[in-house]
Amino acid sequence: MASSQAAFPSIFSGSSRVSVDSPAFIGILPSGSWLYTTATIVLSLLILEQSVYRYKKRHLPGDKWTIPIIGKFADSMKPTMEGYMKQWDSGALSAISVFNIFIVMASANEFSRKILNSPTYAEPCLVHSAKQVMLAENWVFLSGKEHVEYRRGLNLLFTRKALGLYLSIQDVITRTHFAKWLAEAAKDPSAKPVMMTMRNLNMDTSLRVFCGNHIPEHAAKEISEKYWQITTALELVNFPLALPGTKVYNAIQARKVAMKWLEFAARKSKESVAAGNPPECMLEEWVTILSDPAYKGRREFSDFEMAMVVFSFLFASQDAMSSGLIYGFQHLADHPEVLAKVREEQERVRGGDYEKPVTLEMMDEMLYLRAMVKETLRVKPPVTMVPYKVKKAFPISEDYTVPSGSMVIPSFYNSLHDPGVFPEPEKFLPERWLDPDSSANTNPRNYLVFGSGPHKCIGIEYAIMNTALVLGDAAVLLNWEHELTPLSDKVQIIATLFPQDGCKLKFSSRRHA
Ligand code: HEM
Repeated sequence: MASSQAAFPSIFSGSSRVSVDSPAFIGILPSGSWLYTTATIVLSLLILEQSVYRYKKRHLPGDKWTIPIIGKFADSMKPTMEGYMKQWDSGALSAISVFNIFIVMASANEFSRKILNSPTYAEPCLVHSAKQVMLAENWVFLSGKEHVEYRRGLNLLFTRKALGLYLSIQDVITRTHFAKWLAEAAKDPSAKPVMMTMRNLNMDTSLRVFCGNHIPEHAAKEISEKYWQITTALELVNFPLALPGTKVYNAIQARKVAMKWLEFAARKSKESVAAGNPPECMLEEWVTILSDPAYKGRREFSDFEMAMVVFSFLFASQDAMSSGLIYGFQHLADHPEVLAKVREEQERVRGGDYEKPVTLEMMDEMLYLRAMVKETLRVKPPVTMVPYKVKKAFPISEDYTVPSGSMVIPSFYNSLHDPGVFPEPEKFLPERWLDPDSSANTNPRNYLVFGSGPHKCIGIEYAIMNTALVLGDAAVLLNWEHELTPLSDKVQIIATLFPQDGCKLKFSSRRHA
């Protein structure tokens, strides 16, 4: 039997290429004009494409027909919250197709959690460009036992002892940036979008926490500026070839710059620890742990391997942390009653001394601030979904099995805005986290801000601590006014969520008597 195979372009991670067999009758068409034959083949393929889509979709909500070849490509180029919400609200599971990749969107908590906790059936595949940008050999692409073991070693970088070390660095960097913001505001006091302001603060903090002073000032600036190229390449769909001028090509160049300096920092960290110095950053903490003869997980990590780990942390955190910070400032400005309570707590815990470095013990006492951070991340979760790839037919519900090779995308938004768990879900109410018996606290499974299962965010405590520290420092050291625009409450999606107007703030010093 004659059979020809047509492979449509793969848009995600290279490994989910969908192949469809053309029907055998194409090979035995009666002789006719070339045009007639071509038209028949094309028509057959288009009919087949629709049949495959409908066969996979079965009873799931979603378009009855998919747009030939490209499917919902246009929508995925310019994603909007409204578009996603429409999709999520169409059903607990719903179907779409983009470039013949069959995608199942999960909006219900039960299904989102099931995907994240079923490593036998599904594994993260991130966006199409992730492997090109992060390098395919990066640990985050490991799966199963190998992933669990590698990650166990990295958990040591987020112990309470390590977090204490990072906190002091974060405090210093935050105050330095505030001083710069105030100096700029003194020159021009008008409100300005803080998108880049927050991204720069966050990148500077990350680089100093991860690499200490092993990265010179000019290199930190270069990495921070170039990192935007990486963010803009994180679209669900990219041009498949990383040709010069494409977003992915630019992102790869940016990664090369960052990796060069991260490798340098790894080498310097090894030298510093070998010279007997106590750890002053994450890389040095890691080298110190590895050189302890009592440490059971000892193994060699090359400079390059360490740099890749640090790069994975930058990659996973830069956009999410910046989004969290921007919405933190915006929520506090728009809810003066909450800001007043944050200030009252800060003043109490700091005992009126605003120069005193913040310690972990002080952070432990800032319960209202922590509740506020949890709430801002709930109302505007920086990461609303994570694409996973189905490794083998996945019986996700009693009446539906996701076909192997498809993509499943657990969404977090509906879980975080479930009115049964978070009454008045759109409202910013930190108080809902203060009562241990509240439905928010008794349903921790709904709090999917950081995912769930084996790939759950490794930096949760670090992320909450840094967001809290920046907002706590800001509450006592700064005043800020939010210039509301018609776009302030509208969301734009650039890898993570941001206010469409970039959040226009006007900073001034909060002088203490
Ligand atoms: C507000 C800030 C952050 C948010 C909202 C966030 C959210 C997430 C989410 C949703 C995932 C995927 C979880 C899953 O698939 O179940 C993830 C994974 C990850 N995050 Fe975060 N994250 C944040 C900050 C950070 C920070 C600060 C770091 C590191 C310092 C970090 C490192 C990682 C890594 C390495 C992974 C992949 C883990 C794995 O595959 O084992 N994240 N994060």
